[in-house]
Amino acid sequence: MSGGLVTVTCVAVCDALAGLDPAQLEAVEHGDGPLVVAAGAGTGKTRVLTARVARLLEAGVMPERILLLTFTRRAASAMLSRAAVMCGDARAAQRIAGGTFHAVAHRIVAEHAQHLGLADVTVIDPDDVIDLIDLLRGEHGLDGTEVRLPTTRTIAEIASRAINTVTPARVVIEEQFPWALEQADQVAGLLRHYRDRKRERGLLDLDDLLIACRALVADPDVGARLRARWDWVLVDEYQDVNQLQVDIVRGLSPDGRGLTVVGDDAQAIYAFRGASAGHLLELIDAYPDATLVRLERNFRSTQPILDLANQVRPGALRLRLVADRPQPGARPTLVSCRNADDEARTIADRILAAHVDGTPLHSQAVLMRTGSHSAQLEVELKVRGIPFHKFGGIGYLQTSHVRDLLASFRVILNPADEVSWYRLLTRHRAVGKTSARALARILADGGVDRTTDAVAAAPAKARTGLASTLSLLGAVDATTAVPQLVEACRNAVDPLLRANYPDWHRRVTDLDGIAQAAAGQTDLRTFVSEQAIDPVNVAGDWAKPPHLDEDWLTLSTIHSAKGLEWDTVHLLRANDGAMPSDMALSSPVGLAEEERLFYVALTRARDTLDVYVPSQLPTHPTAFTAKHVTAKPSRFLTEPARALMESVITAAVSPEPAVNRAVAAPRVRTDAFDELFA
Ligand SMILES: Nc1ncnc2c1ncn2[C@@H]1O[C@H](COP(=O)(O)OP(=O)(O)OP(=O)(O)O)[C@@H](O)[C@H]1O
Repeated sequence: MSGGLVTVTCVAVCDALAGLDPAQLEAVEHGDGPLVVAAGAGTGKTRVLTARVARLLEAGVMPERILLLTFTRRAASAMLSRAAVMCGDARAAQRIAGGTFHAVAHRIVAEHAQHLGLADVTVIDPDDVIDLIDLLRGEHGLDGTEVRLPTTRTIAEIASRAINTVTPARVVIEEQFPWALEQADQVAGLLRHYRDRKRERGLLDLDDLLIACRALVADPDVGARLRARWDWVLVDEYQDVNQLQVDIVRGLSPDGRGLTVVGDDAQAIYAFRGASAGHLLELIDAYPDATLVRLERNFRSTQPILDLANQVRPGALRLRLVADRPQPGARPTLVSCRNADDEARTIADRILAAHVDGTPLHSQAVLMRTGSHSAQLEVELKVRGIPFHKFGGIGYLQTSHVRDLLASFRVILNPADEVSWYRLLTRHRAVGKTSARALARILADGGVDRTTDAVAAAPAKARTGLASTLSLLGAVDATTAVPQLVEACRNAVDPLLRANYPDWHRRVTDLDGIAQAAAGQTDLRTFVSEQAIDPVNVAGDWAKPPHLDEDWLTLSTIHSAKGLEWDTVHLLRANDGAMPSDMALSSPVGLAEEERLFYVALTRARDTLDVYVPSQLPTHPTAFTAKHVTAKPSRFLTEPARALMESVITAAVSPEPAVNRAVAAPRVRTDAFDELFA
């Protein structure tokens, strides 16, 4: 074996390879020609990628010569740690360059900042983007309430779609936001301003990271050096790449030598971010010597679940999943409920029944199209004392108080970061949006007396508080040791927390968690950028989750459930308007994406799959006073699909038994005050 320092054991790798099926093995043993692995759900693509990495190491490839690109931090670290186990050399696996597209782009961009004319790289996250655009929109006639104006979120979305699909913003507006056409010129002007402001202040949003990385890869000099760095480029979830990511991958491997991509066109669920499953299919044509390996043996689910998945599976690759498991298993259940309350009660009943039958809560999940769909269920779970964690929807780092603390780190690291100043300023008493804008400009412009100038320019009532914040923050700078810097920020944010959030005691622990995590870093700038690039989703990612010894149920959006599996999956609200979402009903492209989401949801279940269909739904997902209207079952539950399911109708839907309800004794008494009239 060549490669000197790497001590990969042949025995460990041989053991790992022994468990693979012939198609998996073909992919793992493939040489250096371009390889496309079309892998249906649950066919072990993670195992194949990690085994391929382990096999390369065993063959003597130096770990530094391998680049592994994934879509989530979780996937990257899971793959690298599995590869470490497989190859029996954890340190070798750690030397592999790996991470999400954005994280790897960030590393490349930070390393070549000078080539891009940047002194430092400050990454801003999607919420900062909103704040910055908000800060500028007034200068483009986009403030006011006389006519319907696109929201800042919509404007940010237009910018991102334009970049991710490489389409002029004007065309994006015409095709996807036609109602905003009248303001197209102003929006385009605002977006140019936004771009220039970011450049002036040295800020990069997540799209800029990909743009900059793509430009570096395309640069004759830097690109050649990057290509020389990695002989092997492996990409997971290739169906989710957008054009910029395709350009980066193709730029790193122009002739496809050493390139492996894995993907499933039926699981492409990020079209709204500019991704296209078409890229996977195009790659097969792009390299004439590409090898296509199809993985169709499913190691996760029972055949009846796969029969349903195969029935609804969209996509051009036409993969048909066959169960590896010998035992037949039960058919998926179609549970018809009366309304959202009945649905919530029924799900809770069935969760507890499965629990009694031996399926712990952590082996069960309730999946939903949109986070708000579980409002009634969450109440029901609380009432019954069923502990749960919810994934998807609002992430931990999007919570306001957490963002306040991160903003304070940012202004120290980059005092020109106007957006973060703006955020901190608006947290002060008596500082409205207009004064915050003006003060942020003073502080970000960085004059010698900026602190005094800002305090003097602040509304009188705000001066004392502002002076105190600025003096706490002014005591440190980017060269201060990280723990002291973090402590100063934590002290500066503390009074803002108490003043702005009535439930501040609850939030304090979150800030302590981050402060603790941040204080342990050697490089705070990277830590802050990482939070923007790949935010953690739950507070539990920071610190020990509460009640670790407790068993808890998972509630998750389908997007957040991608790549995961549970013994029992409860699919909530399979109704038209919910799944597919009503936003997608009028667009064939949107509907196709919803169909793929449905497929992703079904294929998360190992043993039991319950699909719930209420026949009435509230007009508003969370309002308890909302009216109920008739709801149709999802169009994806076609006749042939239903024929593969067991039908269950809840008691609330079944015809009422003929009992005289009026004579039943009341369970809840209301006569406590009757005495008053004795
Ligand atoms: N050769 C194998 N023998 C036994 N089990 C396997 C094999 N390959 C994969 N598995 C198991 O099958 C399950 C699915 O594997 P994995 O998560 O890698 O699939 P996937 O293709 O990434 O799925 P999805 O695309 O649905 O997320 C896992 O529990 C994994 O351990």
